[in-house]
Amino acid sequence: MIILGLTGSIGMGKSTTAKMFADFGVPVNDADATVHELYRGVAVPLIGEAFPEAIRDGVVDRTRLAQSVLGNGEAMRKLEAIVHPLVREAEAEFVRLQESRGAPLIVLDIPLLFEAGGADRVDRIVVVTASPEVQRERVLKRPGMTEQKFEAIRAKQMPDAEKRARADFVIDTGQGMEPARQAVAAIIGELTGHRPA
Ligand SMILES: CC(C)(COP(=O)(O)OP(=O)(O)OC[C@H]1O[C@@H](n2cnc3c(N)ncnc32)[C@H](O)[C@@H]1O)[C@@H](O)C(=O)NCCC(=O)NCCS
Ligand SMILES: Nc1ncnc2c1ncn2[C@@H]1O[C@H](COP(=O)(O)OP(=O)(O)OP(=O)(O)O)[C@@H](O)[C@H]1O
Repeated sequence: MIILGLTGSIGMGKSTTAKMFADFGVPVNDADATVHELYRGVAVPLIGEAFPEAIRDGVVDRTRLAQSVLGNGEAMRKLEAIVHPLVREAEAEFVRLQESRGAPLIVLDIPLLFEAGGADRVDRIVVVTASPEVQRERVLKRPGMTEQKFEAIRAKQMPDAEKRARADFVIDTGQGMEPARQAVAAIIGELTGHRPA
């Protein structure tokens, strides 16, 4: 089984590209979706202990949590120390399940693949990219996003050029959906010997 890591900076098109792999039948594990799930369940008491102000109605309120950690290095490290081991556990379970099913190729969608040392857990790496202008425009369109929040997140992430330099495959999502889908199909073809139509 080949484990393909999928990553890219904020707004570069990870989720959209992950869905393309899934639509071609490749099993995908989404680390960000795991975090969303954790914040509604298992992680609530742990986050509540470290960041009581971030708990609302028994779940983690992401907007409040972001206010506590973005731009505050020590708080962010504390949060990551709680969340990342749980994310890795869920991911390892997914890998074991797919291995037992005999999947030839799986995708691990990991936003912080390089930043959090995930590169060691995958065989090959896809980096999604787009121009800085496209990235900025996409991100600032999101509800609740501010220039300040965008900059705080970007400052924490490895520069796009560095990510591209470390990738086995680069997909430019600034060219539209169809070119990206073709790039995904080509990667599946190269890794499995069967290029989907
Ligand atoms: C800071 C939080 C509360 C902000 O939540 P919010 O819903 O507002 O934004 P969202 O999660 O969609 O993140 C927006 C962007 O920030 C990036 N980002 C998230 N966490 C981090 C981080 N620890 N370091 C750098 N970038 C990050 C994401 O990759 C994404 O591109 C949330 O991202 C969080 O809990 N992060 C810590 C867990 C984590 O590291 N998750 C990402 C990898 S699994
Ligand atoms: N190939 C593409 N062609 C056109 N638009 C795209 C393409 N890929 C992504 N987009 C658009 O870019 C925006 C961001 O994409 P997406 O949510 O997949 O990014 P992301 O990398 O998962 O973001 P984040 O890291 O912030 O979670 C979306 O509005 C999406 O529709």
